[in-house]
Amino acid sequence: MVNCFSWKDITATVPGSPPKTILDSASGVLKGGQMLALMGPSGSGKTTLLNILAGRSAGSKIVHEGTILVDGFHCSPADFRNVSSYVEQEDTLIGSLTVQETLDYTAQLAGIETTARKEIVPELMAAFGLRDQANVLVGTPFSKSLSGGQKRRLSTASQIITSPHILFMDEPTSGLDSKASYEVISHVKSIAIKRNMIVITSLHQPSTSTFDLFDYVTFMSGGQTVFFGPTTEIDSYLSRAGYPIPHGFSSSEYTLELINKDFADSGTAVDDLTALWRQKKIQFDQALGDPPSTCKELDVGASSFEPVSKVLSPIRHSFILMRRLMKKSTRDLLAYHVRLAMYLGLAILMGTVWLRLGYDQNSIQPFTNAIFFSGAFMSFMAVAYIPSFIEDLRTFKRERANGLYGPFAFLISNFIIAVPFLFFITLIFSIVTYFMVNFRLSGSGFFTYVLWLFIDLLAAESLVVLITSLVQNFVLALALTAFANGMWMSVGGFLVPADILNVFWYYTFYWIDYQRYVFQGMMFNQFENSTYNCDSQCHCMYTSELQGQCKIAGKAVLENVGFGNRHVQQWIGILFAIIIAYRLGTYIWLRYH
Ligand SMILES: Nc1ncnc2c1ncn2[C@@H]1O[C@H](COP(=O)(O)OP(=O)(O)OP(=O)(O)O)[C@@H](O)[C@H]1O
Repeated sequence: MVNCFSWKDITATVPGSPPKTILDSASGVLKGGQMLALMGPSGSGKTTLLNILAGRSAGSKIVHEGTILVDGFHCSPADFRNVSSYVEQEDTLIGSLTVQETLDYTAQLAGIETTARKEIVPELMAAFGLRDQANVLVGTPFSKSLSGGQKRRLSTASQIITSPHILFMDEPTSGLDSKASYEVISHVKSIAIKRNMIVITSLHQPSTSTFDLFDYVTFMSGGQTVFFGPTTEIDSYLSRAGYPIPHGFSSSEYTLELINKDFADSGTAVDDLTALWRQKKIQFDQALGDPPSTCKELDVGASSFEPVSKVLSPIRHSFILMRRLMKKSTRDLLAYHVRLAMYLGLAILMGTVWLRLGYDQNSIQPFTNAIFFSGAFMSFMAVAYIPSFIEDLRTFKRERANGLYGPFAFLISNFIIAVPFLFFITLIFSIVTYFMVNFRLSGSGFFTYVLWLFIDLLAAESLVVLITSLVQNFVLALALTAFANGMWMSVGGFLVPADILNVFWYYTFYWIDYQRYVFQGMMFNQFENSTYNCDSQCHCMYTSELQGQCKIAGKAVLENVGFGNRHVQQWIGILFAIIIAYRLGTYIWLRYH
């Protein structure tokens, strides 16, 4: 249990000449069960202070210093993650899970035992006013279910389930009306009191009733502290400073207007109040000088709730994540059903365009084109996985930052759940295209076709996972994946034969082009054991040993496109090496970012 959280002289600057001060000597102290609101006009430094206190990155190029103590002691980042949780401004909930499932899976990932979980989940739903929505889906773009306020409450509840001793919330009421804002904060307050939890939240323009729920407030302006103290003292403090609150104004509303330098009529109020706070801060810092004794004097009751949790292995986490993903994949229209429909549509398009090709020489080029098209477009359409993976990635980042699990469990569960689905997609696509196009009629021919397309899709999806993890932005991931797949198509030896491909592409990307190995494998599958009729005058487009019978042996087609020998095992080996390299690259990147 954390009895006391204090920070002293937190200063943040962006180096340069001159350096830009973002936060100047912010200090504060809170006891267990207390709630603090960080308030100030836009750009006053609320988010920066919140992130520094939460042990998160303050922002690129920002350097900060100062002391942060938990019960009077410095805390390692890992220990701090174990005692704290952070509710981000954006809800990163999984739309296709119900309220109850969302909380239950988070509890499982946090290692809370089944019996304890069965008590905690209903208790939290009741505490956050979500009991009636227990079996309601959070909501996807196709089916809106929970309201904004309910989502915010669920996001907060799912951070609280891990029993943090200190909870950070970034503008938890943004986008909510005053009633919904009040509900969110009052639910948090009741839990904070019950569990002796410290809550620190940045806040914009709260209503009076919401503001009154906080025990402490710090007002900031331009990185300077204007006030830190009990919310009940702000009125008298301002009166003593010569700025009594006019009739009809609430204290938070008036203070915010007073300290907003963007308003021309703010006059010298900010400077006066900052100077006043500096004087008061000397006494305040003296009191903060020995936080352990300051905090020990406080009468803090024991937390009423300490869940039974244990540290889980990455394998155990992977199993829980797999169960959660399974549930999501059976419900998430965009992630799986739309993609399945898209591949089916593509298969029907291909099957009708290349409908029932005959086995004469005029069909050789269309067969080759059909093989190229199926491999290349299967890979290209893997971009449709980006929205769903981005959602998973956001959830992972949030849960990881709160110490639930790491990139190994995330990536392995994601891969294992994707495999059967990708196989199913490939099978459906192949059943339609193989027989409609009239590829070589044989069982082994069909299954070899399925195998190549399946590996193709595995590689394409691994590429999507790598690029999306690198850039973590939908539009960029889409553009880069489309570019990469366009490149693999161009340099794979079909559009420009390998022997005339320019040396740069030939000695670099040609050799690591997964689409090239798939194309070669599928070409051998079709042409190695099939024959084609020459024209009615026995003119043959390709010379082969069957010319005397007015036929072309498929092998002659392979030789013509420069495919000498068949090295299927080697190609499959290279493809799996590429898939492993993509996945490993993703792991290493996520591990360190
Ligand atoms: N990485 C950064 N590099 C340079 N300046 C930054 C950086 N991050 C924030 N700032 C600046 O620091 C100041 C404080 O930013 P911060 O986001 O903490 O304010 P805020 O009070 O949370 O604002 P808002 O309410 O608009 O979110 C702003 O002037 C902002 O432009």
